[in-house]
Amino acid sequence: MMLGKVERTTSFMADFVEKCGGYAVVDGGFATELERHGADLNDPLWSAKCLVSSPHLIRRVHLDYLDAGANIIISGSYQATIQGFEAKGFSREEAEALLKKSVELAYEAREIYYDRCAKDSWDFVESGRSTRRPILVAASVGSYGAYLADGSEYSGNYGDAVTLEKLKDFHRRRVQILANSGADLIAFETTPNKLEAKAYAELLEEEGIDIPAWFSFTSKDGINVVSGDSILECASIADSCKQVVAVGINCTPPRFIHSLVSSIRKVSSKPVVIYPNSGETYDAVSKQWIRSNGVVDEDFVSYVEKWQEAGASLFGGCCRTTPNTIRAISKALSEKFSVNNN
Ligand SMILES: C[S+](C)CC[C@H](N)C(=O)O
Ligand SMILES: N[C@@H](CCS)C(=O)O
Ligand SMILES: [Zn+2]
Repeated sequence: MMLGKVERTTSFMADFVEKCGGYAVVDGGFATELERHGADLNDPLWSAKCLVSSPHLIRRVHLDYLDAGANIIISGSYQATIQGFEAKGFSREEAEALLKKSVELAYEAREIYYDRCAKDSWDFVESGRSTRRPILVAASVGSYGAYLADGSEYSGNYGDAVTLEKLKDFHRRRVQILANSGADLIAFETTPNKLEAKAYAELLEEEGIDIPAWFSFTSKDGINVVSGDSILECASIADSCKQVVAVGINCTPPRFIHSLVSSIRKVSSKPVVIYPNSGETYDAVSKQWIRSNGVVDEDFVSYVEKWQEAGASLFGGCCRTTPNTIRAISKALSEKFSVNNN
């Protein structure tokens, strides 16, 4: 029986996770990895600056995460907005082309990775046919707060002037472009409040966006999202949206993840995606990370197993995590799952 679009969307991520072996690995910090390679992100465009200045570096970071075992790579469009590019003097057409380019770079990295695997015969061979590791390209959409470039995605306080309609209008064209860019899904990331989650949900519906999406929130206490809105309410908004195929948490210190996964599971049976940051704190003025109790890769790994037991099924890292973090996550989960399957 042929499934309709809605049924296909509903099971899209659960099917993907199953195809990956029961869990999926998401990539790690993208912008901070560009920085580790020498990029200067002290700019209102933050990582989106590299779409203009160093696309080769973007491709390289995507490839490094694929080499580390990622099943999902997230494009460099987090802070790439038409409004942000226009403020820098780009035309509307140039801004739209840069958005598309963010997804194309991720696709190119995937092609290079697959070609390399085929040449090196690294792929798993089954019944005489090689099967390729399933890999999706997610188009990143950062919040309105990310565009403000003042760290507002970690407060979620946009003030009374920022209404639901304003947020929808702010995101509308970018979401349309990314939905038609060839990306496999849209990753709404580091979402700081329930108003923006509502704006995304209404936008997906109003614009008839027909690729899947995930909504991922950020928290600094393990109970609420950063604005103080309840994670239960935010996850419920995501759960009610038929285009949403996973709900989760990103760019949040690892120590808060477990309770957040449990809360999300209370209101949604959609796959849960988690990709915490290193536990360090971002200073939006200097655009630098302040060491607090950052989590080393080995610690991360011991947490991941608990998050999986709490009900998450997609795991990666956000700011200040690296390909080593992702390699460690991938190894820990593959060992856990191979023990369980024996
Ligand atoms: C997720 S935060 C570290 C992104 C950067 C922020 N929007 C800024 O421009 O300062
Ligand atoms: N995908 C983005 C999220 C920033 S919070 C990045 O990794 O740079
Ligand atoms: Zn982050």
